[in-house]
Amino acid sequence: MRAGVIVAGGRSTRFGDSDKAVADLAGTPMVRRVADRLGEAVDELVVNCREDQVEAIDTALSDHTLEPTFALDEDPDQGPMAGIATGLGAVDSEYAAVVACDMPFVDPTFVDYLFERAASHEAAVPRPDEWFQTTQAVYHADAMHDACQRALERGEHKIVEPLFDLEYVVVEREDVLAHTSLDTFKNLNTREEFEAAAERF
Ligand SMILES: Nc1nc2c(ncn2[C@@H]2O[C@H](COP(=O)(O)OP(=O)(O)OP(=O)(O)O)[C@@H](O)[C@H]2O)c(=O)[nH]1
Ligand SMILES: [Mg+2]
Repeated sequence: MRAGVIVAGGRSTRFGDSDKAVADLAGTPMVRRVADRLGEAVDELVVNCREDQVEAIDTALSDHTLEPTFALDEDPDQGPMAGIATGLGAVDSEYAAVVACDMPFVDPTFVDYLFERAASHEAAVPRPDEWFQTTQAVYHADAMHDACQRALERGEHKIVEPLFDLEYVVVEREDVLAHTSLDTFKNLNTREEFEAAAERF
């Protein structure tokens, strides 16, 4: 059993006065595109967001075959890493692929590969350039959940912080490019980025 966790609890400030998670992207809410693609690689889906987002996201995901469940931030606005912890705390599977709600080109075959790389480790995290792609990575759900909690208890909100408390595999650029293109990590933040991306569907 493999889980997918979609992290969607951000405020979309660069996007404007509406939630980018459910914003229309070439006729489909962005979070639905992520759920459909990630759903090809997993057996269960959990969406992390705030309470006030549930109605709109639930509508966007209606009739999804995996019947996504919600893991709500008790304490909102604590950053993506807190959202990852909340989402991972709600999965039934041993391993989970975490994907941000703003990565509509996420490649399910690459997610499959990340699950393979994570096996018998606590995480597989891509590093296609100088940055770790922690919001498109596979984690041992309990191990990462606990590492996030420990980081938050230290007052640390940086998204890479829990990694240094885990036994993790780095998926280097060469391995990324052997399995997918860098589009899988493309995240959309502004209206301009939405408009440019919409032309590609
Ligand atoms: N649960 C939770 N998720 C978050 C939080 N901040 C960001 N995220 C999520 O993390 C991912 C990447 O974050 P950003 O691209 O910065 O999204 P954002 O914060 O909504 O947008 P900006 O306000 O423009 O930074 C997205 O999937 C967000 O939904 C947070 O405080 N809590
Ligand atoms: Mg942000």
